[in-house]
Amino acid sequence: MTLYVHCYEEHTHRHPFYSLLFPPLALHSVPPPLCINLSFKPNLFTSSSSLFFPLYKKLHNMSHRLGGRRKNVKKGFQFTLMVVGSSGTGRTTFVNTLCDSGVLAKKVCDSPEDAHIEAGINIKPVSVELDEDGVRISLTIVDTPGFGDNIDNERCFHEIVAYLERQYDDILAEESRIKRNPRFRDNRIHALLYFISPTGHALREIDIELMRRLSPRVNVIPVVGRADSLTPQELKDFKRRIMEDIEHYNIPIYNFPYDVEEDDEDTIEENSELRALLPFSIIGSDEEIVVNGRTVRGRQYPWGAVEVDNPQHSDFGRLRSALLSSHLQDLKEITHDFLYENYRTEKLSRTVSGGDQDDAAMNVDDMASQGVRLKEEQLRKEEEKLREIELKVQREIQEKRAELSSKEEALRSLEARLAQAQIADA
Ligand SMILES: Nc1nc2c(ncn2[C@@H]2O[C@H](COP(=O)(O)OP(=O)(O)OP(=O)(O)O)[C@@H](O)[C@H]2O)c(=O)[nH]1
Repeated sequence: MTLYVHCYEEHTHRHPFYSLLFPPLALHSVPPPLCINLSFKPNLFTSSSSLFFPLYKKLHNMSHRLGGRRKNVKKGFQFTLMVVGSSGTGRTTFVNTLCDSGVLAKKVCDSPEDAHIEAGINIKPVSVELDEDGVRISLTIVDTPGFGDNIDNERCFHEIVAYLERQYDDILAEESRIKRNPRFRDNRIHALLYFISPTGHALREIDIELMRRLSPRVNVIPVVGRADSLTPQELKDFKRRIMEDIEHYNIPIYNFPYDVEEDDEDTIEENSELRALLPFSIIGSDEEIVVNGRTVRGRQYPWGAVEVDNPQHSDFGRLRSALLSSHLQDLKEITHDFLYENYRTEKLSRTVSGGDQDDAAMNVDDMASQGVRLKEEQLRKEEEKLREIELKVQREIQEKRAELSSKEEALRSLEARLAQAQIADA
């Protein structure tokens, strides 16, 4: 039992959700609830040795992942980032600054005649290839223009959640196939950057609602867009109030999780530094300016300049390297091992009618064998059909043979008659 608990502790306890679900984090003494992941439930396995199966599976997955990581360095990494925020918070400029190219088109301003029309949200993925210190990254950006522009934004929430869940459903369907599609593309969102308007006050209701609804499905990282709109002191206070709100409302954002007992010192230091920067203050610009003889990406004002890549001015550089380098793998692993697993468990439990978690687990088991039975039935029917076709073809061949031999017989008698006629003529 202890073995079983430890085998998936690694990923579950480090996620911010864990601390919300199981305070006060008695991580090393109390086992986490077994209902987190139905596929790992011991009661699904009957023999005593099968209790080791989850451990084996986890170790296998881990070694597979480590092997995969080495392979990935050569092949490159695939990463999907969603950007959400009200219009004008600097999403488009951020994405173009991140990729150092015009990946997203700038919005053409609404004409006054159409300004009242609520266009709704438009979720659109764009792919771009990046080279990070020799490592190829296939980055997919999923932009969400139109979010927060309506009087009632309920539909926007629904559409984003539905999009996130659709990607999980695709994986779930792919996993249950007998024959996997080698060209299947995993489009799950690994991180969501939520752009908070630089109001200088605190979180608005829409911010709280969005982060609260999306955090169970995706790693949410809050950022303050257009951070140069605030003075350094205003920005510091604003960031503090945002984090107080996040804590107050128990929003499980991605907070660069670490474990003081298990992680090494470097990881702890790096993660706690990044955590202290939350929410990241972002300055975006697709223009280059000259500052003290240096050409840098930044924004020029009559009173001075702000530099995108200067850590004194903006957290852009730290966020970029966390997303595309240091924390890319962690974000992907949490997406797969925790967020997707939870979704999968919820979805399968929901599919089962009624019952508590234990019943649900049994039913999930039943469902699996029912699925196998259905497949067997289908195969049997297909075999029957094939046998029928074979018999039909054999019957047709026999008929043709009989027809052919009767025609041969007729031909022979015709030839005999011809020969007799020739003899008679002679
Ligand atoms: N001061 C400042 N302005 C910015 C920054 N980033 C973008 N802007 C400006 O803010 C305006 C809106 O920026 P966008 O990047 O288009 O914002 P968006 O969130 O994509 O908005 P929509 O395209 O309407 O959805 C533009 O005029 C940008 O030049 C920033 O970091 N600081």
